[in-house]
Amino acid sequence: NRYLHRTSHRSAGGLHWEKQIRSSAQIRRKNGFSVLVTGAGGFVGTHVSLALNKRGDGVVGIDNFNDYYDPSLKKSRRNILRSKNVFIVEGDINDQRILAKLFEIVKFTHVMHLAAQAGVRYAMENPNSYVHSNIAGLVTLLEQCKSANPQPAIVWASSSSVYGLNDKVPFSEADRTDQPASLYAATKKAGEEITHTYNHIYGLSITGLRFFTVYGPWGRPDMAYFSFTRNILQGKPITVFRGKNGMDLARDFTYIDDIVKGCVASLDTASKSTGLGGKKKGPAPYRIYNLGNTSPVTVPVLVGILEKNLKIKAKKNVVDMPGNGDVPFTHANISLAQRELGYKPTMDLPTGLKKFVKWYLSYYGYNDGKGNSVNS
Ligand SMILES: NC(=O)c1ccc[n+]([C@@H]2O[C@H](COP(=O)([O-])OP(=O)(O)OC[C@H]3O[C@@H](n4cnc5c(N)ncnc54)[C@H](O)[C@@H]3O)[C@@H](O)[C@H]2O)c1
Ligand SMILES: O=C(O)[C@H]1O[C@H](OP(=O)(O)OP(=O)(O)OC[C@H]2O[C@@H](n3ccc(=O)[nH]c3=O)[C@H](O)[C@@H]2O)[C@H](O)[C@@H](O)[C@@H]1O
Repeated sequence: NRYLHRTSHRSAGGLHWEKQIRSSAQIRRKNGFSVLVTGAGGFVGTHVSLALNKRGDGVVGIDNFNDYYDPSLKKSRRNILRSKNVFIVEGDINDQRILAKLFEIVKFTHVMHLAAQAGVRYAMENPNSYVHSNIAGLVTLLEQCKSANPQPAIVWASSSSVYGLNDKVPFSEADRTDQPASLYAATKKAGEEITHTYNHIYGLSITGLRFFTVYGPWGRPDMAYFSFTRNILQGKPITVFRGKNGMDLARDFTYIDDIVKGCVASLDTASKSTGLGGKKKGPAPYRIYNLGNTSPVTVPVLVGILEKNLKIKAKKNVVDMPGNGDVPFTHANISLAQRELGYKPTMDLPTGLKKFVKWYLSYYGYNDGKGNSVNS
């Protein structure tokens, strides 16, 4: 099945990881939190898992380590987590047997659901991978959570892409989200509606977070800031999309550490509403928040910052935006998250990209393609 991607996960047959989870530190939670992080081998999942582990929460991950992008990067992230005694089960969130076993071993108080088929433009190439992970996988996970005792509070990643063709700026949670511009966006919007029904019928505590173009160390190779860096260092051209009437495209790029703070605050406030261990104090909340940076930057400016950090001029091909699901700009209104989560992003793009480039050079040890090493 092509849409399933190549995954390295072994069959759930022996559920060989059971002993490892039982004997590991993850379930010895210091403050009462046991969190299942789906997509823990991913960019955001790794950072969130590290943050939760650092403050003493119990963390167990699940990831299928698929090859949408280089799985060795996911494995390197896993090694970091492993060194902190955080274990990631290799498996698919569609595998009901694995989920049931995990919930049998650990009484999860929270699920941080980050596993998904990400990427906007790839949806035209491989649409079914979005249905598989973002819709079918989500429902399998919710079915498990619904019947778990105690029921965990769920915080999951929606996306700024749900605003689609909305042109009212900045984007507020109350704005319309019924005009998605990509199948990716449509599956995230579907996720918002699917989670609503699980809140409505089964009383699950649900928080959906609309992340705005997240970047930073250990990031995703398919994203522009990452692939531009790679190409610039290798002396290869980059393609810069341009909007209608020659307008530059812009994104509300948000640094990973700010996103992590928003995720952790969501987990903390979700449990306040449901009580530890899922004991409900009132009706289970259904919440949606924008997590953005509130200062959009154009793609050419992004390229300029990378050039400055890498000390190399990019070879740019500027082309009209193909009809591939991209939206011209994103811009978050974050007052709701500010008010209810205490969310306050602090990282500006030049400083955040400097940190990314520093990580990139240390991880890949790249030179400029002419044999000279590059220092940021
Ligand atoms: N990075 C961003 O800019 C951004 C913006 C908006 C929303 N999001 C959302 O945030 C979440 C995390 O994104 P990310 O950037 O860390 O992406 P990522 O691709 O690095 O992480 C997702 C992880 O989920 C795993 N996965 C995918 N399908 C799975 C399945 N069926 N079963 C088990 N594991 C599976 C992948 O192997 C991957 O490691 C995703 O839901 C994404 O859609 C990301
Ligand atoms: O905020 C979100 O919800 C989305 O953010 C990103 O999507 P995107 O903003 O498209 O991020 P990039 O792929 O890094 O693109 C950033 C900008 O660079 C442009 N771009 C991308 C690639 C390229 O080769 N050239 C180029 O000009 C894109 O059109 C876009 O304007 C993530 O990839 C999605 O998973 C996520 O859901």
